[in-house]
Amino acid sequence: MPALRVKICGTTNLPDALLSLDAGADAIGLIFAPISKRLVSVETARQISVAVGPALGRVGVFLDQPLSEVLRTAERARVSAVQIHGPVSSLYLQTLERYYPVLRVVRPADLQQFSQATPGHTLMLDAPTPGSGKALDWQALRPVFPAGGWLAGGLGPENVAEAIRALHPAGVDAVSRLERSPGVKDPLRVRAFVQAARQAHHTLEYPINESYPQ
Ligand SMILES: O=C(O)c1ccccc1N[C@@H]1O[C@H](COP(=O)(O)O)[C@@H](O)[C@H]1O
Repeated sequence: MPALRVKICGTTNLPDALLSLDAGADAIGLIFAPISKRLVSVETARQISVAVGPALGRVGVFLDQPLSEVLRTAERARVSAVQIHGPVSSLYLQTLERYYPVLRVVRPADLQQFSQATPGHTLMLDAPTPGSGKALDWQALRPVFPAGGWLAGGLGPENVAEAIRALHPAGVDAVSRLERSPGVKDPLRVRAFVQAARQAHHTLEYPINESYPQ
């Protein structure tokens, strides 16, 4: 079973990026969507990327933004991958995939339009309103969750293990439940989230046999 990827999104400052690195996350999210209360400037993002890359992945997050803006921002901010929300064309995705790994965010209701068979990008399930802290119905998603897909939406230290057991995602991503305030992380919650996710994934790989004498 491939290693679980853990992403801490909505990073707006260098101390929080270093916190995620130290906590053992694989990546941080740098949100460039203008509507976000966790919007980070390109210059700050670039400083973060220079400081923590390549040890920590940096995922540029975009919503309803032109391809030219995504490419320009991604390059200037030195991201290592991009996350795309909102309706985009196949050509938009195919062009992006020539330069970056792509996380394509989809809502459960739209899942049937996508096939994980589409090479070049990874699907991530999220709530209709990203960054809202609203969890998905993981049990209802079991029959349709894409192989190799990532999961977001209302994940935190208290529930990420249950979500991993239910859906066996290739990656998990969170922001709202890891913050003291929008764009400012709670160190204890970030560390607890990463630990809970890693432990749950490990237990999937190495189930504890209840009959085995402890
Ligand atoms: O968090 C935001 O403000 C945001 C804005 C625009 C696009 C994506 C955004 N965040 C993404 O939302 C999910 C999960 O959020 P939550 O944990 O449920 O609050 C995550 O993929 C973020 O990248």
